[in-house]
Amino acid sequence: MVADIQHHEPDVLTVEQLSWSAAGKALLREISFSIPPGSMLGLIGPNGAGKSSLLRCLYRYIKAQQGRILLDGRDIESFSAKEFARCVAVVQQDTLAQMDLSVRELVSMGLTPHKGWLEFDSRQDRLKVSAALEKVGMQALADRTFNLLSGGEKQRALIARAIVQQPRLLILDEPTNHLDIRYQIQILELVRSLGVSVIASIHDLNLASALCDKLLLLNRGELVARGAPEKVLTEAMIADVFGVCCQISPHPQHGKPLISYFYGYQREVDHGG
Ligand SMILES: Nc1ncnc2c1ncn2[C@@H]1O[C@H](COP(=O)(O)OP(=O)(O)OP(=O)(O)O)[C@@H](O)[C@H]1O
Repeated sequence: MVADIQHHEPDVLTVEQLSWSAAGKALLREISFSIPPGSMLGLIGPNGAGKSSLLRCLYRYIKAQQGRILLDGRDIESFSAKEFARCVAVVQQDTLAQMDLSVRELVSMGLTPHKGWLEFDSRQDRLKVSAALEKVGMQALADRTFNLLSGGEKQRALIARAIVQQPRLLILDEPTNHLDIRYQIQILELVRSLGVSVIASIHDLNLASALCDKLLLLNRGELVARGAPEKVLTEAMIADVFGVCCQISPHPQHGKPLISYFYGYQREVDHGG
């Protein structure tokens, strides 16, 4: 019998048995998963589940006590800061106040890891920055001061910077926070279309269902489900992890799980439970 040969490209990111504790508490427990090239992974879970902490481990802001994280098969600990910045772009919720930079200057910073010491922006660089600004609908605001933008505009500028960076892996911590519904959809569709491997924490389960290839469901620091949205987003799982009753039906447009939530939780709170 001829073996079934599959051309399987190696995963861009592999996380093996990652555990992280802080203040004497185990906050991430034996997390393992991988991201294939070009795939978009949604990280979901209730408040305090450990989503941001897991992402922080991935972009080396914190170091897990146990386990390994491999980028293209190589331990992320072995990358120099500049090498790592060439490969991994991060869009965080609360980016430090970006001084008095204009949007264009902020987006140009995405080119830095690819440049030599004191190398100036070329015409081609400027075109890359303009193209990224256009992609996120920010060209009209290019000369505005970043700090004075609205939350959604800031978010879009940071995504433009990540686009310019041309990373292997794009890490987004609640990228849709602050965005109106049109931009929530548009930005995630844009990120998806880049062909880059992406991991994004997303609170809106319907958005995660519609736009992610696979989902990781974290609860109290543990990975309780992973796989295609159909597999992860079940009525039982949502009741169990989020404590919310819902009904799941196929979305009328794309057929992925569409969650309709049931209301009426105030009485439980009134009665202390
Ligand atoms: N440095 C730290 N020291 C102690 N506890 C921490 C630290 N960082 C995070 N935690 C705790 O770890 C838990 C997970 O936090 P994390 O921010 O990762 O959750 P999250 O899933 O991103 O939550 P949210 O959806 O509310 O943003 C929380 O209980 C948080 O208080």
